[in-house]
Amino acid sequence: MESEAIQDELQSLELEINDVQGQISALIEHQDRLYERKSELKTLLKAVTAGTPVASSCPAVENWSEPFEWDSRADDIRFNMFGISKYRANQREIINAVMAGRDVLVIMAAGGGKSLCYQLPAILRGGTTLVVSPLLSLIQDQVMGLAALGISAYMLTSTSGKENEKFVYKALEKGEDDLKILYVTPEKVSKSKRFMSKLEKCHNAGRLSLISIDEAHCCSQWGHDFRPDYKNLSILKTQFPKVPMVALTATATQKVQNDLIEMLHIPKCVKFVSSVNRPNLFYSVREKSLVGKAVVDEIAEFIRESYSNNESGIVYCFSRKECEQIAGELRERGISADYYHAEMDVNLREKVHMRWSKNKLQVIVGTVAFGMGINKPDVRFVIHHSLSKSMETYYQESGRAGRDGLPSECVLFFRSGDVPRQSSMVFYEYSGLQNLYDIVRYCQSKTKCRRSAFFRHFGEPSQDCNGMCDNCALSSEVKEVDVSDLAKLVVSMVQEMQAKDQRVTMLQLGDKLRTKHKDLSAELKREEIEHLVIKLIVDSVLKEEFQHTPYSTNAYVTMGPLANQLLQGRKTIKTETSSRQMNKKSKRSSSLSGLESKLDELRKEISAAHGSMLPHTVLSTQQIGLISSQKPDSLQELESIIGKLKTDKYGDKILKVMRHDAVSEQHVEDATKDETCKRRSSKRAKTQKDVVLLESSEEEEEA
Ligand SMILES: Nc1ncnc2c1ncn2[C@@H]1O[C@H](COP(=O)(O)OP(=O)(O)OP(=O)(O)O)[C@@H](O)[C@H]1O
Ligand SMILES: [Mg+2]
Repeated sequence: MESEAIQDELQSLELEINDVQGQISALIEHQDRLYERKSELKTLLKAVTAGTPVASSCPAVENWSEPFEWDSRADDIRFNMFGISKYRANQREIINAVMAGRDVLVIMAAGGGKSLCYQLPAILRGGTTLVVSPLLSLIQDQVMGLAALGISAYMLTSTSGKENEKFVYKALEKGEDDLKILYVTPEKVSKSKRFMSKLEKCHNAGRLSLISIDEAHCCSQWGHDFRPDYKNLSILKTQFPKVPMVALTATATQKVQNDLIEMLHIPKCVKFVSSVNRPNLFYSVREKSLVGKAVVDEIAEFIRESYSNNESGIVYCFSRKECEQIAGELRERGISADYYHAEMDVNLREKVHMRWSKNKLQVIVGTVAFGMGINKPDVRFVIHHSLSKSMETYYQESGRAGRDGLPSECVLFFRSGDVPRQSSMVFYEYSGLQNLYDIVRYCQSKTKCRRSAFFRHFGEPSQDCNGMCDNCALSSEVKEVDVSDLAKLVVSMVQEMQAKDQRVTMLQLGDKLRTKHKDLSAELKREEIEHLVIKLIVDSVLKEEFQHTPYSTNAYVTMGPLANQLLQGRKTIKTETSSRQMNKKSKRSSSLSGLESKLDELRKEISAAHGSMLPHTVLSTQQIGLISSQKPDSLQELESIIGKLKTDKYGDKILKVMRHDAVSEQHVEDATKDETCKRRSSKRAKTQKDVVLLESSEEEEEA
């Protein structure tokens, strides 16, 4: 008996030691990330306090904005060949640095105009420019676009055919034919010896004039889209040290930037970092209801209501199956939509992409495979049916909207239940879970400016959002609720189950909690418990653990490093509730009443006059509803509905519309009253003639 008890105790100690070991390594990893973040923020703080503009490009020593001898030729090519009237921020300086033979690193927002930064120098410098780009669709897009401008651009890819390959190899070797720009995938560089030997010949003849690495974030394993073949691109600088290299990307944190510079061997490169800000994009997060097809109904209504003139849009879904399902359900609701994912036959995919590019299809419902380099400039909305796996991925996918600079919208439908299926996909990636939890925080916040989350993530000083996100634009009373007691219940339940060596998923946890605490289940909906569990995970009170099964990976909830702090009352948990959700629930039917349609007209006028504002950032549909129902008749009262910012800006115009409407309502009322009286008196006259009135209802008497 004695030895058995000792055995048991030894065993449970063993278990506990392993568990503590796990927690220690998790905390050490967590600490590493905190140190990293700390050094990023210190750099950022230095930049902010020194007042150096974010777009501070190169060391003060070189001034790339001064005149250069190639200016007039560059302007001529930009205007007459590319049809571009003026440079965007940093473009000219980047081109000058490339022309001066420097290695250059370009961090520029999605749609910012990075392609021009290597395409224009390719023309100016003569010889051949090699462009490495990760995606066939992206390469095709660019080669077709350049060929249409009469620029001799070719590609060497798996689909480019024998003839084309022969021409390109001969041009590389002999240099007789005009080969201005050659696009290849990174595989070509890392796998084809034949290609590299031809490139060598071109270089030795002094005709390799520039190397460009587009979507360069793929080099870094800390980037959100790492491609192993990009790792071998370092041979380019080794083999052709004198040929200037320009690496470009839209999404690169400080860490990824340093990684790129090292990987590509361009330590002395000039760095141009433009702001990641996309001022014309309106970001919003909506609650994703689980009731039946409510989400698709809401998406369809959103598209019909705001984009009824066939404006192009993208809906991103988590899986291939969901893509096909959502595309079908949107079509059932009258939206011209089709799906796009990696399992489709390449030609079918191309066809869908082409139809959408030519506006024959309004909405593409795609997975992340509908990815980089989607260059359609007039995408008016990007909707995420589920959250992306990281802030960077979301920035890039939502960044496909509004590349022409016009107002566009990025809507993310979020529900906590979507988190485990993402986490079980990314947990093994380096900082995969932390990246995911960052975007979960972005979705859960009902107060923080959405734009500021991007600035923080990319280590950039914050800029004004101009009301171009839901948390800034829609004033709503957000209350903080202390849910520590409920959180303790949840955590103790996890603790009990863990002690019995039972595993529990988030869903099972919610069900067990409601069964065990009947009183709770009355007021607590499933989503709210899920929301709390995810918040506890994101706050490291609970932790996700994963177990592979032959068919899938299950995400289980276990005690996190800060669980005891909560249980011992040293930590509180607060969640935000906002009136905005209630407004949405009390959403009126789509037909607007008289006053509402006048306010709708007013917001459209203001947005058109303002240029870069969307109608519903002037006044949201909810705010129009509130104004129409509450009928404020002073700026004071109006301010309590739409906040100070908007009252100052539009208050007078709104009250004017209301007064005008009240007057015309009065006229209409009088006229209707007259009309009713006339109708009733003629009706009564008629009735008296024919029959004795058997009884007169109160109402009749009244009239
Ligand atoms: N100076 C400019 N003025 C007006 N339009 C421009 C200018 N430079 C580029 N463009 C246009 O902006 C659009 C986006 O350019 P480009 O594809 O180079 O963006 P990008 O920075 O590569 O975006 P992404 O990060 O998504 O790849 C293109 O249609 C391009 O023709
Ligand atoms: Mg690009």
